[in-house]
Amino acid sequence: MTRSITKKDISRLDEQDPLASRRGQFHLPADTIYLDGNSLGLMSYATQQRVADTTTTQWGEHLITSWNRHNWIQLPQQVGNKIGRLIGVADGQVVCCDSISVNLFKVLAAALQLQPGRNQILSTVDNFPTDLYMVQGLEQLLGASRCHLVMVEESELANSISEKTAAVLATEVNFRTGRRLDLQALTATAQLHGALMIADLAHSAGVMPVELDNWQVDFAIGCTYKYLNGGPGAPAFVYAAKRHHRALQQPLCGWMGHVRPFDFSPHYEAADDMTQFLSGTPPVLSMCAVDAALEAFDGVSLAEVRSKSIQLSELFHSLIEQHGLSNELHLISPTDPVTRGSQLSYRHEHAYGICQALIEAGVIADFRAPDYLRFGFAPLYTSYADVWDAAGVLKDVLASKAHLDPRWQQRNTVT
Ligand SMILES: Cc1ncc(COP(=O)(O)O)c(C=O)c1O
Ligand SMILES: Nc1c(O)cccc1C(=O)C[C@H](N)C(=O)O
Repeated sequence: MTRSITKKDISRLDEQDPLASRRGQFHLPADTIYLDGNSLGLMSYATQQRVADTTTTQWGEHLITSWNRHNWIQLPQQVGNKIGRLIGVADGQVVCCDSISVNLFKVLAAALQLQPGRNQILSTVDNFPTDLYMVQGLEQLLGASRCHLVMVEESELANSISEKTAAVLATEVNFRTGRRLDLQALTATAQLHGALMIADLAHSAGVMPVELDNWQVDFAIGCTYKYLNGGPGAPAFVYAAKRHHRALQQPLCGWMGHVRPFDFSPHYEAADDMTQFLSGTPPVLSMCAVDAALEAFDGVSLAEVRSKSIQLSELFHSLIEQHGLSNELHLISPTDPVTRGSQLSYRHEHAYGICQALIEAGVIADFRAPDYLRFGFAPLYTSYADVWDAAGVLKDVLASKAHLDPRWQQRNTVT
């Protein structure tokens, strides 16, 4: 029999954690254990400071001159390159702009244009819905002969790629189950059949090593509000491999993607680099927030982040077992940590009530319909003590039946 985990073990883990000092860079509300960084990351003090400075000094005092004086105009590329370094990409292949949804629309249209004679976008039934909806919207616009969505189970994805597939659209880490696909192998299989690979990195960027250049991924999109801590509604990012830049044509031709926007020409001429992916004016305040948030990654090894992420999630599940809760909470994430992202998902008939009771007791996790309870681990600020305490509160909630409170019969929209 393995020995029980003790509070002393937890203290030792926190003392030996090479990332422990990063936690101090973030604002954590008092009496809160936050296990929802896979939905919305914490605010860093650097971000708070930068937003204050950008509004007070740059916007407040320097007004429109800030586009040059503070280089607002270059923020999409500057922030894009910083994100690129976290996803294994050389400079000039990522820009920060718009939302995942909008960027995906651009990428899908560009990918289809690069694949004459192929109309199929192959994805998974359990992909995050917006990814599927964007393909469906494009299918309506272009007609099924130019764009046709085919959805399969994750386990069938690689086997379903064929000569008809224009692009495979896969989210590396499943938002519901936390299952992680082998993006490198999937890209190789897609390309063997002449298909392009489009990866959604929403649940990967900033929490595990990703090597888009090495893996030869064609396109990627991702958000900055989860593990990159850019803030609510912060702009997303889009990656296109350099080898595609010359032939690329994305359809949301806004003036910021023009080769010379300030010529104000009536004729669109696309920039021949990633700038083409910009459509309209960048949201400067949000983008400054992302830019500052990325400072928390300075000097951080993503291998170390991944290693801690695995240890945190393994610890959490061991504590669930130690507390005798695994008969009640059914783990639906893979048991092998290598094949999952940085979250654990459990099924429970009263998952919503448990989530609400946890929040009331100071532990923020989230609920996903119909009956999933998700716990996210953000190694830059989640401590081993957080995991220990959260598992203890979960045990108390279930023991006291706080989750059966009639108030939780009515579901809220978000958590
Ligand atoms: C995998 C995935 N893709 C996309 C989104 C959302 O995209 P958007 O930035 O357009 O809201 C999310 C979560 O919100 C997600 O988990
Ligand atoms: N983007 C979100 C939002 O604007 C509101 C509430 C939640 C979200 C999310 O990020 C959902 C998230 N992608 C998920 O994995 O469920």
